[in-house]
Amino acid sequence: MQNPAARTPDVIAAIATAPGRGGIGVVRVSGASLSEFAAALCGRVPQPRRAMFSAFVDAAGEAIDEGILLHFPAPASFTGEDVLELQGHGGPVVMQMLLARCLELGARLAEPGEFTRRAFLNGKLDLAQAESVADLIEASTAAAARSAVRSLSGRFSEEIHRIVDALIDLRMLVEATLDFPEEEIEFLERARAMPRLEEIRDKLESVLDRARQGALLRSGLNVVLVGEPNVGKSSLLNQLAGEDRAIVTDIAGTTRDALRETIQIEGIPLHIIDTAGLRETADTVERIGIERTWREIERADVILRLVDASAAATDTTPEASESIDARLPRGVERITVVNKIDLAGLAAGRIEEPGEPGGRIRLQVSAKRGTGIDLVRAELLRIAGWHAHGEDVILARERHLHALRAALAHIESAAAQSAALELFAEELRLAQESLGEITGEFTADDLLGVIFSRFCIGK
Ligand SMILES: Nc1nc2c(c(=O)[nH]1)N(C=O)[C@@H](CNc1ccc(C(=O)N[C@@H](CCC(=O)O)C(=O)O)cc1)CN2
Ligand SMILES: Nc1nc2c(ncn2[C@@H]2O[C@H](COP(=O)(O)OP(=O)(O)OP(=O)(O)O)[C@@H](O)[C@H]2O)c(=O)[nH]1
Ligand SMILES: [Mg+2]
Repeated sequence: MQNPAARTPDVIAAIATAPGRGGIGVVRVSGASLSEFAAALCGRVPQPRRAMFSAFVDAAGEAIDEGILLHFPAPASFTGEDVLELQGHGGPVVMQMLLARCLELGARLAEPGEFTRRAFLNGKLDLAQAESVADLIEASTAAAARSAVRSLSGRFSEEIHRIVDALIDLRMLVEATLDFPEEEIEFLERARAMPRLEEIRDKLESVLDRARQGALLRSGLNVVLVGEPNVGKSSLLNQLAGEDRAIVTDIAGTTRDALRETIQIEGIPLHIIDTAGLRETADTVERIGIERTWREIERADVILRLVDASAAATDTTPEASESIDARLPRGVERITVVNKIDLAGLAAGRIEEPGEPGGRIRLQVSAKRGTGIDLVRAELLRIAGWHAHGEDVILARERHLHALRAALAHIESAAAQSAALELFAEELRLAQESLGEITGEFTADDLLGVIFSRFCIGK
């Protein structure tokens, strides 16, 4: 990596608090040396890391706002550079004026994530920690937030470091022996190379499992409610959401547009999507709604296929119903929800139909009365594969899962290469490199660009 200081000499500024009105608003500035900057803004140089009440003045010496100024001299700051915080009144206009004043004093607007990027480049955070800053801000459930803050404090990175250390130890042993080919096999036994490799693999598998759970916690699942008009999709959405989100009537074709409602079950965000009932129709608006239903189906992780249990079913024929089923995508989890059991005299329950590969699940519920809804929740959790206990979950991103899987594949190749020490060593090296991508030891600049550009401005 290049010298970061040489690449980031300019002063950056941004409003760090959320847009809109608030009690307090913060403009954050980071750069090489900001004492003069502070003096120009406040008329005096603040003491390091001491809250100073002061007016923030414009070029003519007129107050723009009065507030608290904080100066964190480098390197003891969030970014590792000099940081100034202007804590003013949280109105959008006054914040813009403070920001404009900072630009006038020589700062430029920070790019999204640029403060955190500098913190990473200056070694304040590793890449996994930097990502967890954004994940914490974006967390949509308390469980996700807890997991993000654990990663921010370095727990995920520490686990990766421990595995990397074990790999390095093993590599050193192996490479020390490479010059003595006649001892190879004997060496592997003496050094207990295989049991060590297995230990590493076990640790990696555990991390990967918990990271998979975390990925679930991060982004959740798209659950799409699908069926003919009037089968009770909107009623089921309302039951799952616990409030009347969607319009329910006995008119077939009530729902026109797809409606998305995020709920959580045991901390897992589930995006429930209510859709327009599927049928042949001459109504233009309804037809567009049905096209949207199919688009939602393409993005589904789980399809809840609703059918009407009552004899007075829908105005679609069994053939039409079968043609819907035939069009549903294969690879996606699908559950049949038999609704309106109250009209059919059926009991709530879960029925596993044999025959089909994996078995097809049928849940009997009444969305109107709320019977069997807990079965739907339990089934969604089961499909999500949720089994972790809060504390151990790692709020991983797809990028992390990819690196963990790659590392695991190299460990497995190493295990298969025990007869050829050089290949064994090479696989260990590749595994280490994959893990290094997580913490940012081996990471290309363009990847950093992608990661930090997804942050919000001022972070
Ligand atoms: N007002 C304010 N609140 C904030 C932030 C901030 O920048 N400003 N943060 C921004 O995201 C978060 C806190 N993160 C921070 C991380 C490191 C340092 C810091 O000064 N680090 C120094 C000194 C460490 C110490 O004294 O122990 C360092 O790392 O050397 C400050 C804030 C959340 N709350
Ligand atoms: N008896 C009974 N009626 C139900 C049940 N679930 C839904 N209904 C009724 O069925 C009718 C249609 O329900 P909706 O939830 O609007 O059905 P939908 O599938 O969203 O219909 P569209 O939006 O037209 O596709 C309403 O009158 C509901 O009250 C149930 O479990 N039992
Ligand atoms: Mg509806």
